[in-house]
Amino acid sequence: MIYTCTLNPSVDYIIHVEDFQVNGLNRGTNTQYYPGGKGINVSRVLKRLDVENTALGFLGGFSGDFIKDQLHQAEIETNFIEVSGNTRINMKLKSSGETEINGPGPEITSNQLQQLYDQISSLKQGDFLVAAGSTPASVPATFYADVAKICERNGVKLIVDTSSQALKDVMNHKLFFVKPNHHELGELFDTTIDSLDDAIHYGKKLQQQGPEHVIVSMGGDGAIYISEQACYLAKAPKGTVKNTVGAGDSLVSGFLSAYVREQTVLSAFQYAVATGSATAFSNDLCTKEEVQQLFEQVKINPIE
Ligand SMILES: Nc1ncnc2c1ncn2[C@@H]1O[C@H](COP(=O)(O)OP(=O)(O)OP(=O)(O)O)[C@@H](O)[C@H]1O
Ligand SMILES: O=P(O)(O)OC[C@@]1(O)O[C@H](CO)[C@@H](O)[C@@H]1O
Repeated sequence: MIYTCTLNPSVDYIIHVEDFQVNGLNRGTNTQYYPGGKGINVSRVLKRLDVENTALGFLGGFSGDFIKDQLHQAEIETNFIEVSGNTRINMKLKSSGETEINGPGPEITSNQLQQLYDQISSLKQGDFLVAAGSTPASVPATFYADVAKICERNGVKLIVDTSSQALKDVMNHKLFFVKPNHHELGELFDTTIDSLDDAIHYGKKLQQQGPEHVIVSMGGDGAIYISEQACYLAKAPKGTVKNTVGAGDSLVSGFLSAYVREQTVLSAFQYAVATGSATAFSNDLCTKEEVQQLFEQVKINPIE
C-alpha cells in the first residue's frame, strides 16, 4: 500500500490578477480553490494515475473539511488526525509571474503528533510512505528523521520531499527516493546550483549519502536521475505553462506510479518528468491522459 503524509496541508487559493500592484487595491479576474499540501498533491495525482493510496496528516476547521470532502469526492482514502485550528489557506497569486504566500498552519499538540507516529509505526514491510512538505512550528524539526528511523525498522520504503534543515537531517537515514529541486539541492550543500554541471555534481554527492533513487528537478529545464548504477538527464517537453504549483509533487507521483507498475527506472523517470510537465501545462494537477500525451516527448540521455 502507498501512504502519503502531509503535516501542514493547505487549501490552495489561486487568484489571477492582471498587472498586480503592491500597496494598491487589486481585483482578481478569476479564482480557484484546490486541496493542497505536498503529500495531498501526491495522493491526488497517484489516484488520477490509477494508483490507490491513503492520505495521512493533520486537518482542522472549515478548510480541513473542504480538503476532506474533495479527497473523498476523488475517492481517495484518508486517515487524517483532527486538530482544533483551521488548516491554512495558501495564496497563489498569478500575474505576470507566480507569487506564493504560504500560511503557518494550525498548532499540532504532542498527543496528536504521537497519534501520527503510531499510524506510521503500523505500516508494514513493502509499504511506501511519501512524507512531503514543510514542518509546522509546533512539530519538532526532527520529524522526518524520526519517521525515517521507524520506516527503516519496519521495512517501509520512504520517499521524502522537503527542504531546509528537515531535509539535511533526514539525509543521514535510509531513503528509497528523494526529490530536491535545484534550490533545495544547493541548500543541502550550502551552495547555489548555477549550471547543469553543478546539479549533476551535487546530485551525485547527495546520492552517495545513501538514497536509492535521487531526482533533482529543474523546472522547465527538466530533471536529473541518479542512482548507484545510473545517471540520466531528461529534458522537459515544451508547452504553455499555466501553473507550476504541484509540478514537483506530480513528478514524485509519476515516478512512484510507474515504478510500482514496472520497476524499471528509465521509464519511471520518463513518466515522472512527463507528469511534472503535464501539471505545469494545466490549471490544476494533471490527468492521466495529459501525462500520456507528453510521455513520448520526454527525451532521456545518459550522463557519464
Ligand atoms: N516551465 C516548465 N516547463 C515544462 N515542465 C516544467 C516546467 N516547470 C516544471 N516542469 C516540470 O515539473 C517538474 C518539477 O518542477 P520543479 O523543479 O519546478 O519542482 P518543484 O520546485 O518541486 O515544484 P513545486 O514545489 O511547485 O511542486 C520538472 O522536472 C518538469 O518536468
Ligand atoms: O509550505 P510547504 O509545505 O513547503 O508547501 C506547501 C505548498 O506550497 O506546496 C504545494 C505545492 O508543492 C502546494 O499545494 C502548497 O500550497
